[in-house]
Amino acid sequence: MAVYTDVDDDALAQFLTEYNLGEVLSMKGIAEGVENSNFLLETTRGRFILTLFEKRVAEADLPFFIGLMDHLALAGLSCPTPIHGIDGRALRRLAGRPAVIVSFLTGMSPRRPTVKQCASVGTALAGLHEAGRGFALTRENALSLAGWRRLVADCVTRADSVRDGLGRTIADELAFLESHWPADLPRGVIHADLFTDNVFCIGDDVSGIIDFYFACNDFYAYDLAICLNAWCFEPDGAFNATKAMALSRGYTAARPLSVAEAAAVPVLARGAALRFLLTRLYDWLNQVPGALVRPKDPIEYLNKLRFHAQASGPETYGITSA
Ligand SMILES: Nc1ncnc2c1ncn2[C@@H]1O[C@H](COP(=O)(O)OP(=O)(O)OP(=O)(O)O)[C@@H](O)[C@H]1O
Ligand SMILES: N[C@@H](CCO)C(=O)O
Repeated sequence: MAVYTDVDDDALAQFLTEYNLGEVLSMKGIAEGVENSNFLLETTRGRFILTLFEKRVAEADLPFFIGLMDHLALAGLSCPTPIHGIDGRALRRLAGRPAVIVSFLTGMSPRRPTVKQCASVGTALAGLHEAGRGFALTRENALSLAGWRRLVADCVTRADSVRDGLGRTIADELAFLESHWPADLPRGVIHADLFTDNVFCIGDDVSGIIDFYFACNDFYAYDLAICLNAWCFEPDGAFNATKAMALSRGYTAARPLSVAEAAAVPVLARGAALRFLLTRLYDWLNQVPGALVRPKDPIEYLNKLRFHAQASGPETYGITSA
């Protein structure tokens, strides 16, 4: 369960005196998620999500994440809106951690997305990219090439304890990506973690997007590559070309890709697979005692990486340029 930090009733009551949210009716830890401690908070004014930021979130980045949610919500994206306190601040501290309260969104995360939901998430991703334009703050992607290099250095000697030969594979892959990563593509604010558990759907349509705590400035097409990884493989590991085509077409109908972006998708998909392989591997090798979080399977992303390494070109993903 993703509750690393407990909050006692007195501390919560004191914290809520800083807001206009009425009286607390209940607060429950939320099992989903692996990064932060999340609570469902019910007050006489409604439902909210209370998040306490944990290990991988740098406090210096929080104004970017919170400002971004304010910006996107104002631009019409269905995403959590930070609740500002009586003093106007949305970010404060609780139980020794930085903390924020955001609005509650309705909808269900798809367990196994349908083709139509893939199309809808493609369109929603393009909408997010458009809505992010004009946001004043910037944040470099800490989990791009330089970040991968650091993770490889941390994990490579122990990687073979998870799978024979894994250390060699990731070192080779990093070398390949360092020499093939695009130098320049259209860029702006990206979500960078748009997995199914960060998307709410009602029926076939995306109803909301959550969890902006990896958002950063990077190539738009890299965000598309992350989604292709997260949405278009079946539980048995098979790539679903129909879902990929639906997702890509949903995206490009709203934001066409340039020739260079389209051509880069296979290598971006490889990079996205390595990124999640490495963070999962790091978590697998460095489990937090007592956190009650089950680390995610790194090998799932090794298999996706192998798929992308064999891809014949952007058409594998149903991608055509403008
Ligand atoms: N604004 C919201 N409205 C409704 N439910 C929410 C909201 N924010 C978070 N949740 C619920 O809390 C869960 C965990 O949230 P979130 O994904 O932000 O956590 P996390 O620890 O950052 O997870 P991860 O990075 O692993 O996806 C979600 O799966 C969802 O069930
Ligand atoms: N979505 C990530 C975890 C949170 O970043 C993964 O599945 O590895």
